Amino acid sequence: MHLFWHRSDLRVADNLGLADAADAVDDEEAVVPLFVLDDGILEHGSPVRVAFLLDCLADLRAAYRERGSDLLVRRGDASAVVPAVAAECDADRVVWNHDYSGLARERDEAVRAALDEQGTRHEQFHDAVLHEPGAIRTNAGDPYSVFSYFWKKWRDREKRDPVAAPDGDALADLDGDDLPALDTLGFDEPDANPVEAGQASAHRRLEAFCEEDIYRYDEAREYPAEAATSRLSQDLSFGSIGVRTVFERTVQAMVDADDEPAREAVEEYQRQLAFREFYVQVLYFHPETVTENYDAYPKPIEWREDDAELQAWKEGRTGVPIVDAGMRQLREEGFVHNRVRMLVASFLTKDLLQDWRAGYAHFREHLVDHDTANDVGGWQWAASTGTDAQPYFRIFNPWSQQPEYDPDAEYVKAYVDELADVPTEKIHAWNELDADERDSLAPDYPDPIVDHGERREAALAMFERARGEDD
Ligand SMILES: Cc1cc2nc3c(=O)[nH]c(=O)nc-3n(C[C@H](O)[C@H](O)[C@H](O)COP(=O)(O)OP(=O)(O)OC[C@H]3O[C@@H](n4cnc5c(N)ncnc54)[C@H](O)[C@@H]3O)c2cc1C
Repeated sequence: MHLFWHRSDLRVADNLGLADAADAVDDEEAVVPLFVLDDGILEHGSPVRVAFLLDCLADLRAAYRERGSDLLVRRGDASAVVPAVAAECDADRVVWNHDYSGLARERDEAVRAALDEQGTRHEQFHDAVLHEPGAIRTNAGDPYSVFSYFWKKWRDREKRDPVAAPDGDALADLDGDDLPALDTLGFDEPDANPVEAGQASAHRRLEAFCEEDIYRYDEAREYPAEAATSRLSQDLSFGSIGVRTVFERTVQAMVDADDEPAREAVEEYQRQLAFREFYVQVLYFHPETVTENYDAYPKPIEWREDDAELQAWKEGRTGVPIVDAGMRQLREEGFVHNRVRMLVASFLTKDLLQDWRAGYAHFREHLVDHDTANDVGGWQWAASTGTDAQPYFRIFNPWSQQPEYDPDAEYVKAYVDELADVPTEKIHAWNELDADERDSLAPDYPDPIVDHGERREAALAMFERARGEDD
């Protein structure tokens, strides 16, 4: 028997480790699929993500049942559970796909050690990315810290094709385990309503996107009300779709493109897939950046602490409509549009002058697509502390970004009910209206909690002190 341990790869097709395990079994053997609800990992979970995980597991189990097999679902410490299940089902080999965060790598090391001690063979595959960390390096052999150079090599390198789902013959005929209820894992029902989980839904999203929106992606992706992005982030995070499958479909879209602008739009999308892998390799080589600034300023950055302002940001009550819309989208859907993620992150770090780690913690709690590498990468970029970060003196002005990227305030009105009937030009000028006018237009919506111009100056001074420029 071969035991296949699922982690962030909750699918049967285009799963390199699973395909290898299925290929390796002979007529007498079969693959036993396992998922471990690991307490050490659940500790970092949140209601919306654990609920989504359970939905993905139900979907994965259904895929195995369709093939005459089932999914084992066990709870506990993976370094105890994996060897125990291997022994229980007489598996002489355990296979899984790499996960690249520091926490996952520590866990894998412990599982490998326990399997070695038991004398069970094991093998791991690079599955979650098209090019594993370290595969793409500078000419001097170092990992890249600048995305644009990484991207050129990533783009030009040959990619693997997706692999098929295993045949039912290669899978063990077994009785799977029931999935636990959310509350037995210690989580409340989430408030957010994310997109539907599972392999078929992920494929539908990919197909719908590649038929149309991919050809306008390079421009439309900036406008949150357009909803013109692929919405695959949670599927890539939980692995309900394989990245080779996504990439292959974009190659087909490139072939089907009518003209050069359409091909450029497809390439812009592929560039985002490379961004994801860039951040994976940053985290792989710098696991400490989950908590530490990547770019160490000579002096500490003197972030402010102000619980009331932090709370207003979290609740979407800053009085800056596009920021509030983003923070409310986060709570309602477990998702925020990328342009708005950049804006809310900039607002927290450069207008409220608060530590990016407070924002990261909140995103980690509420984003269904939370992915350590991308989340840390995004936050450190916005806070000007990361690789390839935006320079500290480039500070988003929400009052100009809002009319530029949400000209009809469609996105704002979709999430900020108090402003639903307020004329668009008043929403864009909310900071310039006098308090009485604001009160008459939307009595329940707050005045801006900060003056952007003043806070911008304070942010510049804060970064200059951290750079030692006031000495
Ligand atoms: C502060 C901040 C936090 C973020 N946290 C996360 C996170 O936890 N998980 C996450 O997947 N993305 C994160 N992102 C990146 C990005 O916002 C999301 O990937 C994107 O909005 C997801 O929507 P989509 O699937 O429609 O993306 P699309 O635009 O359709 O892009 C396709 C895929 O490419 C990848 N991608 C796109 N943009 C980026 C990017 N800027 N960086 C890295 N990968 C990217 C994602 O896997 C995405 O699903 C964050 C960005 C910021 C600024």
